[in-house]
Amino acid sequence: MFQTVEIPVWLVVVLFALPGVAALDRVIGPGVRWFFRRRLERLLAKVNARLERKIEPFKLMRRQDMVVRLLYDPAVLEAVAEHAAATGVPGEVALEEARVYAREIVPGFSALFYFGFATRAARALSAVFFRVRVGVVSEAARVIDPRATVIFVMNHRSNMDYVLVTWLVSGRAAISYAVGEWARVWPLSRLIRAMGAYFIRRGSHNALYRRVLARYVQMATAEGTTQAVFPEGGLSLTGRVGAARMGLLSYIWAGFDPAAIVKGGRDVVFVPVGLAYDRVLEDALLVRAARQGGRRFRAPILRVLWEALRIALKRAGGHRYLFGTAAAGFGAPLSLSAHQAAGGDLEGLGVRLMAEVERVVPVLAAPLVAASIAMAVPVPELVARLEAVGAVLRLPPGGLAQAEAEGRAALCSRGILDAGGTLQPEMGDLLAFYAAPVRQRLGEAAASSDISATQRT
Ligand SMILES: CCCCCCCCCCCCCCCC(=O)SCCNC(=O)CCNC(=O)[C@H](O)C(C)(C)COP(=O)(O)OP(=O)(O)OC[C@H]1O[C@@H](n2cnc3c(N)ncnc32)[C@H](O)[C@@H]1OP(=O)(O)O
Repeated sequence: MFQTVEIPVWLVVVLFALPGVAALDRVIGPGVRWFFRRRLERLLAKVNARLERKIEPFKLMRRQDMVVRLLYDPAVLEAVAEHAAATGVPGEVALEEARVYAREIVPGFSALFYFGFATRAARALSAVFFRVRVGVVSEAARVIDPRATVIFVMNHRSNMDYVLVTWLVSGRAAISYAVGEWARVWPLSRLIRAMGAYFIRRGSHNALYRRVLARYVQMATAEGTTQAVFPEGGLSLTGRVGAARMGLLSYIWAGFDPAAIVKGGRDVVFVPVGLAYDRVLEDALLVRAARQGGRRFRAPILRVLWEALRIALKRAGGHRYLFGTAAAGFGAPLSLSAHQAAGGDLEGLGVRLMAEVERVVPVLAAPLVAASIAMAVPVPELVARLEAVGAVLRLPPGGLAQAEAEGRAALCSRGILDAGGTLQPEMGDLLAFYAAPVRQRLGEAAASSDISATQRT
């Protein structure tokens, strides 16, 4: 009892430090937390004052609370019971499985991270690589019912898509993206969650998982969370806008009750967005995947951005816009209640949305020149044809000669044309890739191998 115990000095330090840390946590901890909470509240008030679509309380719920709310949703509990009965596992095991799915899906939005870092980084990154232009903004897109839930529906050309759109829309709303399983790697997954994005698994045939995902999407939509989806389900391998996969749209459709709008519920308004680039950062990967007909390649965002940054550093001679112009067109919004009231069905919704996305993809100089070469049609004639079908042209202001010169220069720097303007051997696929959106806008049908050629990212 009274013997002497010999212990190392470091242990003494630790033993004395622990109560000190605990006391500090008690005394200073609340103050520090209060300080950060006040900062966050002030930031939110500032951000909400300028946002057209305010950040809703649902988005700010603690991740843990949101997981619990999703897990104990009656439809999820019903699915848990069905899963237990179908597989023979005990109810608690099935519930635990649902908890894993809920934890995987639910985001952990941080306003501080989104507005303090992500939107600024998105802006800086976009400006290094591209001269960013807005192709067209439909008048109706400016006057959407402020209570409606807005869902941006976009074509997927590049990993720059969400960087670009996040920045372009940052003055109006914070967007929650549906992100494929490719990004579920630490630490990227944490950053993506902090941006308010939710994860989705593709090709899962697990009914329980599907129900949890469906309920999350329905809850977020009912609570007014502004979202963005790439209905094609991956990057376009051909350069064309592909058909919509119906999963997320079908969940939104199933959870929507137009009769609830008069009782304070929300309409859902889809805003089609068409994206176009003079240079797609992943072009070689996509064209190779299309050529091989495989779907195994991945274009992870970090690798793509690293590659782009490497090229940028190499060429950094003080000039910006290394990859020419990138542009986004915002099409006519489509109200889900109006679509249903007019007798439209789910399939029709997908078709209408993708047609509008295709219609507002801006025509840029490099794709224009690529199409002119691929179709053997002079640029002025091609422009006349595009104007005749109402295409949105986002060309340099100096006239067609300048547009043609810039387009050629972009194709030369990409190695598609040589200095004399001749198509380089082996570059036919890449030329076709850049020409594709213009040809599609002119109503040319896809080659049979092009149909629904999108690559999972
Ligand atoms: C530095 C600063 C940066 C700043 C920046 C910040 C932003 C930081 C965020 C990052 C952002 C990243 C963004 C990544 C971009 C992507 O990751 S794109 C790829 C992921 N996105 C998508 O795939 C979206 C579209 N896909 C879908 O909707 C898919 O359907 C799903 C939901 C993923 C499921 O796919 P699937 O497993 O292949 O299943 P699918 O055959 O489509 O069927 C699913 C369901 O739809 C139903 N369905 C299918 N067709 C129909 C039909 N015609 N009618 C009725 N029902 C139908 C099926 O019956 C099935 O129903 P359930 O069995 O679930 O009840």
